Parts: sequence; C-alpha cells; structure tokens
Amino acid sequence: MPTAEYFAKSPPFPSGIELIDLPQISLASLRKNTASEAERLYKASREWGFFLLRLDTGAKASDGGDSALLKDAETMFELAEELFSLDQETLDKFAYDAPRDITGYKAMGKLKTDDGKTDHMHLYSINQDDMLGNRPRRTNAPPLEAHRTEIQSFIQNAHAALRTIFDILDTHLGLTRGTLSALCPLDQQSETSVRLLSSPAQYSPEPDRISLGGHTDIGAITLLFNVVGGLQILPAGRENVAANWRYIKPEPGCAVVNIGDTLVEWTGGLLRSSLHRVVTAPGEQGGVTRRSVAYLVRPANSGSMRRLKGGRIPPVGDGDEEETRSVNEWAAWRSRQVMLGQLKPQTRGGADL
Ligand SMILES: O=C(O)CCC(=O)C(=O)O
Ligand SMILES: [Fe+2]
Repeated sequence: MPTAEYFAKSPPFPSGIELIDLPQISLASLRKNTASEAERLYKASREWGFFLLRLDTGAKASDGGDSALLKDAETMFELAEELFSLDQETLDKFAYDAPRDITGYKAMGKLKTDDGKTDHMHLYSINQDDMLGNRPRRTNAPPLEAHRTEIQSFIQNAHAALRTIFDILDTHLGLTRGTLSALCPLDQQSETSVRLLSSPAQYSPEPDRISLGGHTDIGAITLLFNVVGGLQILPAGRENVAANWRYIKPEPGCAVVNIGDTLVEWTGGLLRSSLHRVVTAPGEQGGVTRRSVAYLVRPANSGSMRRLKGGRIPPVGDGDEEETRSVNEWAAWRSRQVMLGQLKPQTRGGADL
C-alpha cells in the first residue's frame, strides 16, 4: 500500500472492527537473510495464504527496502484515478472478452456475487507481455498508453520483490533456489497482469454489499496495494456466512501478498490460497471511491500444472490423480467450471490454523 501521506487523503479505517491480524514481513529483513523473518513468511503462506509485506523499512536500496516500488504503486493509483474518470462510452471501447481474453476493461455490474447480486467494481487488466514487448502491442485506453514507462517500472519492481519471496519459499519447500522464479519469468509469455480496480463511492453505504465476489487467485502469487478497507478473508475451515468473514486493515508502507491456486497445485497443497472478497469499506471509508492495484503473477504459458518434485513436497500418492494439464488448459478449465457454477471457489491447501 502506498505511503502514509497517500493514506492521509482518505478517511481513517475505523477502530473496533474485527480484523485478521496478518503478520507483517519486512522485505529489508528478507533481503538480509534474516532466518526468523523467512520462517514467518513460510508459516503465513501455509496458515493464511496471506501476509503484509513491509516495503518502507530500509528505504535506501542498499538497506533492502523498496521505496521505489511504493512510489510506483502510488503512480498506479493516480493512473487508476485518471483511467476510471473516463466516460463510460470510452471505457467500453476497451471491454474485455472473457473468458477467452481477460485483458481490458470489465464494466461494473458484469459479475455475479456470492449473494446473487452484481459486483460494484470497475476493473482493468493490463497484460504484462504487452507492456514488456513480449508480444505484439495492443491498444489500451489512452491514459495507459501514455504511461507505459511507469507501468513497466511498476512491473519490474513488483516482480523483483516477488522474486525475493519465491527464493524464500524455494528454500523452505526444499527446492533448488530459483525454481519458482524460473517458472514465472518476465521474458516469456504468460497471462501475468497489472489490474487496476475502482469501486465508486456509495452515497448511503450498504455495509454488507459485496463489491467483488469471493474468489481465490488462479495464478502463482499476487502483490496487492490498497488504501481504503473492504478486503476480507474467510478464515480456513469456516463456513461461508457473512459473520465469519474478516477484514484486512490496509497498512501504510505495506503491500498485501497472497498465494494463488497454482502454488497450491505445484506444492501438493503445502501452501494455502485463501478465499477473499471485497465489500463496502467500513465506516466513513464507505463514502469514498475505493481504488486498488494488483500485480497478479501467472506462470509462463509454456509451463505445466504438475506437482513439483523434491524437498518437502509430498509425492503424488497411489490414490491421487496427477495434474498433467498445461497452464493454459488448466486455467481455461477452471474458469469454465467457475462460470458454469460447477466449482465453487474455496480456500485450498495449507496447514491447520
Ligand atoms: O481490491 C482488492 O483489494 C482485492 C482485489 C482482488 O482480490 C483481485 O483483483 O484479485
Ligand atoms: Fe484476488
């Protein structure tokens, strides 16, 4: 999440709300190879599938922090503001063609939420390969075309932070260091995207309104920035009823990191991908526009969903069916299942809480 100065532009997150107290992991400590910090990261990735990544300690690059990434994230928030202030007709010209191609604009109200209503979220997915030149250029909405350099910088810095996390997961999973990064490289085609989201202010905020329905992220890992609350997790093992969902409080100087379904497949369920959603922000925050920025890392299209071999990863047992589909076949199958209502997204993998 961006800096404290940026937070000061929105009303505060109210006190007295039941929260999930996610561990805050310092990127600077991870980069200094602090064993206890790496251990906390692995534990959180098994128990919650979520943690906060503190980016503002050791603000100098030599201290291992990442103020450049925080600045880039702020630029992405400004870009989201500019993008979603375009008129509806202009935005609709860049409409996505889901499920075939999710790059582009998803209008508010296009998706069904868990309670049978519709979503309250504009969303625009920017394809990484388009920005980095790994495939022919698309034409995106004008503000995005005007800020390709800034989007590229965000991608590079976000990816570098996630490489540090992948390396630590490799070590704790007993894999050769570099294994997970090599499966999600920057220079090969993938469905990795930068997603800008915007949920408009509500004049009389409805606290229980679901802005973005419950889901798990399909890719390997996600780095998410938000300022205004509304993001919730359903703790593992809990029934999916309103009273069981818990807020994550946005924290200045931190990003939220969450594990996706692909890492659950690759690790034979050692890591957890948690069901999460966005509802109306609590308190006064419900009356302002809620923006967020996500970097959603997917594996290279040429990769496979097969469970990785070695280290702590349990081998495929006699009773288990080995997942042999390619990354794209698996993603297409999963999206279709969810769309047809044959697969209800739920928390997967991980250790007992
Ligand atoms: O806006 C948020 O805080 C969450 C967005 C999200 O979960 C997603 O884009 O997958
Ligand atoms: Fe998500």
